[in-house]
Amino acid sequence: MNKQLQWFPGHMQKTLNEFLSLKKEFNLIIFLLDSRAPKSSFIESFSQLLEDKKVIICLNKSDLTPKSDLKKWENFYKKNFLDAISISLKENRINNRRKLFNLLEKHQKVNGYTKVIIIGIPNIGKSSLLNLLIEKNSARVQNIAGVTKKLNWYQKGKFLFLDTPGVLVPKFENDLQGTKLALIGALKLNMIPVETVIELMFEIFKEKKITLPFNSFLDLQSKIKDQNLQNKTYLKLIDDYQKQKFTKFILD
Ligand SMILES: Nc1nc2c(ncn2[C@@H]2O[C@H](COP(=O)(O)OP(=O)(O)OP(=O)(O)O)[C@@H](O)[C@H]2O)c(=O)[nH]1
Repeated sequence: MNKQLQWFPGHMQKTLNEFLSLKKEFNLIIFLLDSRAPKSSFIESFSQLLEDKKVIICLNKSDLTPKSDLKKWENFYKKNFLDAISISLKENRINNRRKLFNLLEKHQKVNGYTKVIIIGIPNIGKSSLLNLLIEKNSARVQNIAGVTKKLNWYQKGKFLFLDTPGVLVPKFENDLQGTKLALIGALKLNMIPVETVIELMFEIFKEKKITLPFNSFLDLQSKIKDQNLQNKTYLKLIDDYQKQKFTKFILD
């Protein structure tokens, strides 16, 4: 891989700056990570948002990850942040909701409302989590003292949850991280050349001893000469990964 991929145009920095300007509005951050890529979905450029804040790391999509790996990453993040938890928003939703509220209550403010923001890369489950926490029919909060009205807040007990004010697109540090983010669906495939994703996908799968329908990237290219068909095959392989057609494993 000789070409260094970088994709973080100015307007993405602008969104990050908008989030940074909101920092004083919330007390607690739920930073959602994808448990299939627990390291790569932690975006360094979001760190400025976390500074001086209480942060709960939430490893989502645990239903797609081997249980043995989850504990390891939970412990890793517990050492570095206020707390960490792994959840699924697809399976055992009621249990997961209870687990989350127990954790939130452990870290809530003694007096007044605890204002919570959920952040994370695209497609990680932010809306699903917000919906689970507030339950669908919760009304938008209009008039609570100390709460900026221009933002969308939802109340549940002593918590106020902020509806994410924009899309934080991840800035990736290297091709491997970018590829993993594309594989889990956090980066659109027009942001990163699909051949790069596939080439690295073959490398990762080989290292993890996961069998693909072709022995290697070169094998695929030698068997499928037509460029259109090649492209379709690349997209199909990525789709198969996202639809869990392969054994569960952690990408990082
Ligand atoms: N398997 C699985 N899928 C999940 C889980 N949580 C969310 N999803 C799926 O992930 C996709 C994205 O979920 P959203 O809640 O829309 O994610 P988001 O972070 O709000 O997405 P953006 O609006 O793109 O930033 C949806 O198809 C969800 O059904 C989970 O725990 N397990």
